[in-house]
Amino acid sequence: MTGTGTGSGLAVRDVVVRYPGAGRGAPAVTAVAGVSVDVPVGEVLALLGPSGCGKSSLLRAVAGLEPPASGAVAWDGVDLAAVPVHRRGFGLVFQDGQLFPHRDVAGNVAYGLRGLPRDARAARVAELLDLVGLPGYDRRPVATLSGGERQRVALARSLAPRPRLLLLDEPLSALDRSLRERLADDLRRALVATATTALFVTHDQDEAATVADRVAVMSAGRLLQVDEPEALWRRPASREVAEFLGYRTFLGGGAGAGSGGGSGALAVAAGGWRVLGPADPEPGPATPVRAAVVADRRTRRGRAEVDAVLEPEDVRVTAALPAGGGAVPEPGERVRLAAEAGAVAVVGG
Ligand SMILES: Nc1ncnc2c1ncn2[C@@H]1O[C@H](COP(=O)(O)OP(=O)(O)OP(=O)(O)O)[C@@H](O)[C@H]1O
Repeated sequence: MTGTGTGSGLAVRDVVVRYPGAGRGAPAVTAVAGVSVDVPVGEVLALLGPSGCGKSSLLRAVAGLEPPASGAVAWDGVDLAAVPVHRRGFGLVFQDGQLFPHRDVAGNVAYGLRGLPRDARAARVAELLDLVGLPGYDRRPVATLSGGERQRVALARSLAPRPRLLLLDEPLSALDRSLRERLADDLRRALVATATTALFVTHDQDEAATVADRVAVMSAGRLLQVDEPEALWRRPASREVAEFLGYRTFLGGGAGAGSGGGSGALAVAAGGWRVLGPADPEPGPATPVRAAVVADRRTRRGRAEVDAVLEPEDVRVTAALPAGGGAVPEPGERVRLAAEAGAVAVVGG
């Protein structure tokens, strides 16, 4: 929780969003297939899911840009069906910022502050530019800004009128990875500092965990799980959620070699295995250990690793050699693998 507001915030109930089919007689597309979720005042909720799962459509329904085919969107218990976009008191930030090209930075940030006296407006613009890490940028033409700076200005502009809910649709996804990571941290800080309630759409798991208090995982128009990041990564509700979060190997919890992953299965993240050396201590009970037969070996980023087939699951995994090296096992050799404790989850636990 980032704030201390008193209202109940956003309530989404059984929302369905449909689009007409592309051609004559083409069936309608159901982008959101009955979603219910709450965003209490002061919370940042991430909507996380693969491309096309309906995240933007749900966000647009909340904004009032897309009328739901059925269901309801309410703020503090008041239904918003009859409230147009500009009367909802919500802010919007999109992937490409959509700055006004003919205004300078200050002119963009001040856009939503037209009712304020000049001095108060200037003070608020300076405060917001400080908040997003662009002090002194007031008079810069927006055409001279980098992609990251543009998104910072877009964030400052949307926060300036103190929206009761901020809707962010993939605001960082046009930026390169290292910039995205830095901006995700800064975005989190800005939302917390302003106690802003927010709904943040992303397809990036790490970004969701960095920015949000809770993460809602979406697939094919439905929510699969809503949880705090720690709980989500430690206890994904299903194999589908676990796979989306980056878990690759499923041990137990289902029928058939390698096809487990049902309730109670252990899931191990990609890159989560290491070869146990003879001198390594026996891992604790929460850490799966498996015998495996080496199938291949290689060096990645200067470190040796092997592909090995787990017994009895008969699934192939990649495992790193212990730091400091030693002999790299040959194909056909039997080894023991341990999953890193931080890379293991319990599915549906
Ligand atoms: N205006 C539209 N008309 C018809 N179909 C649409 C429209 N907008 C979205 N869709 C379809 O609805 C589904 C959900 O799209 P949506 O953009 O909500 O997903 P998303 O999870 O935000 O994806 P992305 O991350 O790629 O933006 C997709 O099948 C998409 O093709």
